[in-house]
Amino acid sequence: MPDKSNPMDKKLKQAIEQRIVIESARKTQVDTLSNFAAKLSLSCKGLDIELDNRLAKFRSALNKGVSFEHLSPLINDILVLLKNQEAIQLAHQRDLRTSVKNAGKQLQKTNGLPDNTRRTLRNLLDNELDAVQSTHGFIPLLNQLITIYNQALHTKFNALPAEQHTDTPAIAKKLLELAHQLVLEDEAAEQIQSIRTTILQSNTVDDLLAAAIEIISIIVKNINNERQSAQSFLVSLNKTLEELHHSIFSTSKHSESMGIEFDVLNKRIKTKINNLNEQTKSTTSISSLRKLVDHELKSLGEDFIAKEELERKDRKVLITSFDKINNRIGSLENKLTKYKKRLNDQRFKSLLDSLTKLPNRAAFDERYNHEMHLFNVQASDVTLVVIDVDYFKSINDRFGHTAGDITLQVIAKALQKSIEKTDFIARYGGEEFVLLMPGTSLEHAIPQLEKLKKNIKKIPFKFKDKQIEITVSLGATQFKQGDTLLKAFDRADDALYEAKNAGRDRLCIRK
Ligand SMILES: Nc1nc2c(ncn2[C@@H]2O[C@H](COP(=O)(O)OP(=O)(O)OP(=O)(O)O)[C@@H](O)[C@H]2O)c(=O)[nH]1
Repeated sequence: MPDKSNPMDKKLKQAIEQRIVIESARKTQVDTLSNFAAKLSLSCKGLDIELDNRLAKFRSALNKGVSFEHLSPLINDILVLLKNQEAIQLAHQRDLRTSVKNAGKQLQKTNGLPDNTRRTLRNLLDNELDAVQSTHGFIPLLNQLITIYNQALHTKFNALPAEQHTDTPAIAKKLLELAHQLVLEDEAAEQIQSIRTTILQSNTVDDLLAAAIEIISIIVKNINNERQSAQSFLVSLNKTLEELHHSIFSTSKHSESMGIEFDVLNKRIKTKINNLNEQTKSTTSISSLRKLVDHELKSLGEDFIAKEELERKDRKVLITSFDKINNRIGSLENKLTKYKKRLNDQRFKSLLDSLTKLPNRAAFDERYNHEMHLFNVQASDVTLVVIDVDYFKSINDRFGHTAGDITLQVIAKALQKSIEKTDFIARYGGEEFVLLMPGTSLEHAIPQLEKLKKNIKKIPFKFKDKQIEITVSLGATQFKQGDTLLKAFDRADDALYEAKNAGRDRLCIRK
């Protein structure tokens, strides 16, 4: 059926349909544009707050279907901001290139990098770096660089001296302390000294483990020696006592048998004299009397000689036996003296710090106890001082542990020289010393301590051709009524803490 509708209506209908098509096309375009703008703005997000704001406005305007005329100023603003961003990005890129290049060059100087890694690094710096066009392009390069850095750190770590390893200083320190504390003599002392040197120079955990095992074996050997020496002394003592017992027993047995022989002889002599008496009475002629006397005297003479011989033998046996006993006792006494000396030496040595030769903490504890006891009995003045070397760690770090050890020895000597005869100084541990000043009040101690502090500061230390000034901080207190060992020490320690906090190289006191 033909279309009977009005041509105007028709045109209108067509126009409406076209309009719908255009509208929908525009909507699709706007949607695509909004999507694109949203994506773009999200990828730029975070670069610049201002840009973020403009892009957010732009997205919302697009969504609302704002006309192009209204969008135009927004777009212009965004363009200006984007241009700024571009300049900023370029500057960043330049900076990034320079720092990557510098870091890489620094890395090239590291010793011990594997050849492969070194080649990769050279290629990265000479070619790949120049080819990078965007900031994002740096990311894979930076990744590579970080990997190489890791390898370099690993290599470097393994090559570091043991005391600088992050997980080895504690072991090395413990070992050194242990080696310090070992009180051994002669050969063992030399062995320990050489192990100490090994520890100081070692750069691997393996070296430290080997040193630890050596130290343990020396300790075990020395314990065995000590035990053997004690055992040999006891065995010798036992043997001497046995011999003594045996000698006394055999001497008394001998004396017993000698006694019987003497008795027999004496009886014989007595009988003979009696006989002689009786016979003399009954004899009638001189000649028979002479005969009788001759005979009996001869027989008596023989008996006397036998008696004399018996006595001589007896004396000889006794003298030999006493000589033997004497010798035994003499050698036992010798052993006893040596053993006593050994024990005394051990005790003396175990109270001495092997590095500084000052009394050690054990010796200090003993003396401190004694002084506190005296104070509680007679309440005289006693000043207690804790002295700590300032920034000592940096001496070790800059000049090595051996330089640190020497520093401690020199300081110990200077401290010893700076105190009175009646004072008592000890190495408390590490770089800390303690001083007891019996009979000195805190007030009187102050000028002495200030002088001591100056004496240390004046020592002309020189390491690696560098003149170094070393200072100490001091905390002092005086014993007071009601003090315990801990209370007094804590007060001195608090004063030291205050001296450290106030800048070091000073004396602080706590009353
Ligand atoms: N060479 C050597 N160093 C030791 C010895 N005993 C302890 N040390 C070191 O002494 C250092 C003490 O360092 P810290 O306790 O940090 O004190 P410091 O560096 O002196 O700093 P302040 O006390 O705060 O002034 C540590 O590095 C120890 O390893 C030793 O017998 N010989």
